[in-house]
Amino acid sequence: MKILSVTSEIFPLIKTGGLADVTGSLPKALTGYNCYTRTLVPGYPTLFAKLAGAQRVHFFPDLFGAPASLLEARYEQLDLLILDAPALYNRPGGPYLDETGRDHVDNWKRFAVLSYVASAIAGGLIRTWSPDVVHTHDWQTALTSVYMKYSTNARNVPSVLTIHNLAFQGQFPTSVVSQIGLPPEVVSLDCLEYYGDVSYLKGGIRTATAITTVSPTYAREVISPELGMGMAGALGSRPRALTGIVNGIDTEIWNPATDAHLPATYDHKSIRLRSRNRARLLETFRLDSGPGPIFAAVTRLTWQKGGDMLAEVAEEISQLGGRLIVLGKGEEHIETALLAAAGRHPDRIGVRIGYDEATAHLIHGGADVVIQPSRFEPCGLTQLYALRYGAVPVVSRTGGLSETIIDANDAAISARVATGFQFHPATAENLRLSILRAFAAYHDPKKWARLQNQGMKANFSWERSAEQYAALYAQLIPDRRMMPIVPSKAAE
Ligand SMILES: Nc1ncnc2c1ncn2[C@@H]1O[C@H](COP(=O)(O)OP(=O)(O)O[C@H]2O[C@H](CO)[C@@H](O)[C@H](O)[C@H]2O)[C@@H](O)[C@H]1O
Repeated sequence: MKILSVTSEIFPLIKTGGLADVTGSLPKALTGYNCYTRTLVPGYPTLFAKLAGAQRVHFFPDLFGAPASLLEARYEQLDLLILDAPALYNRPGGPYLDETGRDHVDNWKRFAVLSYVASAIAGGLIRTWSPDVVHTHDWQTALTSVYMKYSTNARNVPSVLTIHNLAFQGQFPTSVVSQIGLPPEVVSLDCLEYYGDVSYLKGGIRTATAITTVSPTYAREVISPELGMGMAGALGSRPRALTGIVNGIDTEIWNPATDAHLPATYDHKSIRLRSRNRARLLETFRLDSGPGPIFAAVTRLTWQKGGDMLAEVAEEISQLGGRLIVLGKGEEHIETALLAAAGRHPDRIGVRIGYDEATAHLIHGGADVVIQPSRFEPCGLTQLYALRYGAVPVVSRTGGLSETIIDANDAAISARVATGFQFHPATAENLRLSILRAFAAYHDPKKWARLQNQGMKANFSWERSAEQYAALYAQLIPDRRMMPIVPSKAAE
């Protein structure tokens, strides 16, 4: 099967969060199920800085007001189509924010054009290659299926929309519609109209052939009033189209046995070698090197991720003889609170405001506990990286966190299945209680070793989930429906 994946970010070329991890690793896993993916991404300057030898496959003399090219290139195992539209993407800042941290003012256009080009590819723009299925991700590419629906050269290609985070909805005034080549009737309740505005995500929810979320639990949560974020009705109206497929992780990139970012590589049999990473981690954050567990978080510092709760428990972790390390950036008041805590206990609390892939790996390879107190979490990847690296996760029981971590209650410990600590609901007080449980377990070396060992043995590679995506794609293509999904040689 030929899949066109459409995304605003892809690891290792451009990443702001978990979306890039998924779009960068799923295509590799899918090859094991006879699915061959080409990924359409915007031509950001950071992307071109890493790529060489891109070839033009199509030229648009006037793509919504400016010339643009569609290029193709390979990067490691990724087969890329790049929309080189300098008027939209060649500028300072990140994929979504300008240099001052504000949304690019024309995001409504930047991602509409990307989606338009994806629909054109689905319609046969590239003569030598047309997809059997189009797979879009989040609001930035959700308009693709809207364009496909209203396109004159549609080939009836089925589409899958994956929702990685319902909180980001691509909401703009209705006036943008006349400027992005869509007919006025899309501003209706059964398409883009959303509380007097338009929402690109809602357009995708209404028009994609299938919708997935990144865990089965989140698929149930998004149709509830609490976590539906205003989309519960739209999603609830398509119950047969909506499923959840839990994310996998790239086990080559996140492998403690080969990770070049670690001073000492290890596996579950040589876990004692972690102590060298622990020492390097404490040194990096200039923390006191005495005994006691290291708690850590690698996260966006936002309300969703419970960044404020980290600041609330920092003092107590330090008083109980632990260390707290936080790597992240986000809301200013959370950054300020964490930095203030670090200022009061510079030898016990280390905070780095920023984004740094190498330090993220070192944290997973050296910390004892990884905390993720999310108020909602569609899937979550850091807890999966933590498991693989022998750091014990402390997580709130929501979304993907609830189904990927098994709480260390007495029964689960004796059954040798426990992998971490869960709390519910996500409050600072409940987080504090879980941290006390983690301290107690840490001081029981046998129990701790068992938790680490069980976590490291848990399998969150992509295989099972890639198979589910492949089965979903096949189900959407009429003449493939009856064919079994068998792993190809590459997966064996
Ligand atoms: N300061 C920093 N420095 C270095 N690395 C950092 C970092 N801050 C975050 N990261 C990295 O960014 C990624 C974050 O992924 P998550 O899945 O935890 O959350 P995110 O909310 O971005 O993703 C959304 O999409 C993903 C993918 O579907 C879902 O798992 C998730 O629930 C959903 O919210 C991880 O790879 C993490 O290591």
